[in-house]
Amino acid sequence: MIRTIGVVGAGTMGHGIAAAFTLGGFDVRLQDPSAAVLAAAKPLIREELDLLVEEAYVDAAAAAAALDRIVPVADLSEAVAPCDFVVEAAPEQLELKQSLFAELDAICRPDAVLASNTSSLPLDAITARLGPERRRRTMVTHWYNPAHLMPIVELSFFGNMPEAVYAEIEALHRAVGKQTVKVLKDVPGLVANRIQQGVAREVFSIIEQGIAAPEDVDRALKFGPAFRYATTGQLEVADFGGLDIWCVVGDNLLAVMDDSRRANAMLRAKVREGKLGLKSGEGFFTYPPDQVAAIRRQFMRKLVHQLKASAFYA
Ligand SMILES: NC(=O)c1ccc[n+]([C@@H]2O[C@H](COP(=O)([O-])OP(=O)(O)OC[C@H]3O[C@@H](n4cnc5c(N)ncnc54)[C@H](O)[C@@H]3O)[C@@H](O)[C@H]2O)c1
Repeated sequence: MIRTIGVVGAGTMGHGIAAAFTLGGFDVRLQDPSAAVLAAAKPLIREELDLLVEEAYVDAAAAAAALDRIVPVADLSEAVAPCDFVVEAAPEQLELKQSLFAELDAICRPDAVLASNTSSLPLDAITARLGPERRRRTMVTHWYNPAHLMPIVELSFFGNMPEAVYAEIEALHRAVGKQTVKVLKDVPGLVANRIQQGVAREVFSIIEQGIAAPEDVDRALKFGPAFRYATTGQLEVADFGGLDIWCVVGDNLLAVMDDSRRANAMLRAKVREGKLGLKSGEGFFTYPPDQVAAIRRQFMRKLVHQLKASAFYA
């Protein structure tokens, strides 16, 4: 039975994953080799939990108890040895993850399950140095940012793991309020990121061609397809509209839409110019430095509202 969870790497994803598990009632041991990152993690989580309290999504006592359940630990062995489940959210470098998994294998109990939050590395490669028994208890658990608010976690079921082990990890993520997606093949991007890149490719192309202004393109997405997608998936939408219609419209539109196999050239040009979005003050829109914190908070606040609404349609 899973009670204690180790989160290795306390950066963007790790601190959010820790917040999600502790909010679900689990004891969390959070590790990072950077003393500065580790020291900043709990204050950051406190700030994020405060917003949930402010929005009446979590009550103040539950948020305080959740914060108390997170134990930051600098030493890897000390952090993960007592854990039943360990999720790694360290940088996306194969060599680093391979060594880390070898270390985790040596430290963790044989019955512990080890997971990687990798966005793009094959599980087989990450676990290359592990023996067959441990490989039966390793997987990808892919969260979305911000991890404590985005309800999706994609879980690998690539054929290396018995169904019972998968079922236990699936139940764990569902117990903390996540919607799980069982991914059967180890393909880059798993499911959700592939869908997202398909949309992004066309959106960038529409901007590049000057078909509509950035505000209008985002409005078309938010109040058009994405508005419906939050409640009704693409396959349901296709079924509801009629597959015959989707066939005809697909033939007409796909012939003229972007089919490039690389990131958009205009996007690349913006990156060259240092226009990286919110973090640099300009991307498709501009962000005055004195407003950046408020914009980030508003982004999270909207997600809390979506979470509340999703209780109805999930
Ligand atoms: N950022 C995202 O939106 C996102 C989404 C899904 C998945 N991911 C994946 O999650 C993982 C972490 O990404 P992130 O955005 O949180 O990165 P990040 O750079 O914000 O955090 C990584 C943390 O790992 C720490 N670290 C470095 N070496 C380590 C080691 N040997 N052991 C443990 N920790 C170590 C760093 O100090 C840092 O705090 C990556 O595999 C990434 O691809 C990221």
